[in-house]
Amino acid sequence: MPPVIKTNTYTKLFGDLRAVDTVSLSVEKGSLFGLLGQNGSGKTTMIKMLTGQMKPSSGTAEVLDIDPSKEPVAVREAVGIIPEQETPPSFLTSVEYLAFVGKIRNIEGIEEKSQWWFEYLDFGDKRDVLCKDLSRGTRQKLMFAQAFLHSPELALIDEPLINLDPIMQRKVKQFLTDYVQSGKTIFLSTHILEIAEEICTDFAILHKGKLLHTGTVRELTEKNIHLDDFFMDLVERGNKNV
Ligand SMILES: Nc1ncnc2c1ncn2[C@@H]1O[C@H](COP(=O)(O)OP(=O)(O)OP(=O)(O)O)[C@@H](O)[C@H]1O
Repeated sequence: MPPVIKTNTYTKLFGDLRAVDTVSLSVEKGSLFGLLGQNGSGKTTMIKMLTGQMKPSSGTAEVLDIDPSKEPVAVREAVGIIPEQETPPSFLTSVEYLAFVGKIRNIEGIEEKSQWWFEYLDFGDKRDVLCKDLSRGTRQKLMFAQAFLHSPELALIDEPLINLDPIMQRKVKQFLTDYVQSGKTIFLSTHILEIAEEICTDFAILHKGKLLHTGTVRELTEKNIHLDDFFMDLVERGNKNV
């Protein structure tokens, strides 16, 4: 089966800065793939390029067989996206925002689907509140719901858990785990290594734009190595080599 995401020497330059530097990676269907890295390591830039929000300086990518730099709209239609730190439009209520996404994405039964999310993430009491008046965590719940409303084959989600309380984090982690078990794929960017270790099947470590490692979480567990120790070690060695 072809990979769901494949990049080949994917590179993004901002002036002299190599934000993403010749990254070649593959993401298999059914994986919960964690893109890990320190602040500024290039994770968000990767997601922006893979979702057609930004063109690479060089290199290629295929996302669900679509080249995001040539067909940015097609890729965004196909996938679910939670952009980093993005908030829903201030002038719509929660329920209006989900209806709006439903319209753009041509989703049938949007009322019931929205209701499912309000109940699942326990924010039905905020359905008629303007997004500008929602707490950060509730906005994040809403962004989470909009990304999965059309049950995409692939969701690219940038730090989706950061503002959620522990109970909601647990629910979201369970949702993501079940989602990939149903054969769909998640590409998750995070620097919270405990979460990655708990739910990811596969991971890649980016450091100053370069790919330092890709592998499975199971390989580490079998060797009794914690992901955070592995990460620190690799980044320390990466720093010495720069
Ligand atoms: N539009 C831009 N113009 C110039 N530099 C940029 C731009 N976007 C990102 N960068 C730089 O590219 C590098 C990678 O940024 P990116 O946001 O991809 O990192 P990140 O791994 O997502 O970081 P964080 O975990 O802090 O969100 C950083 O040095 C950042 O300052």
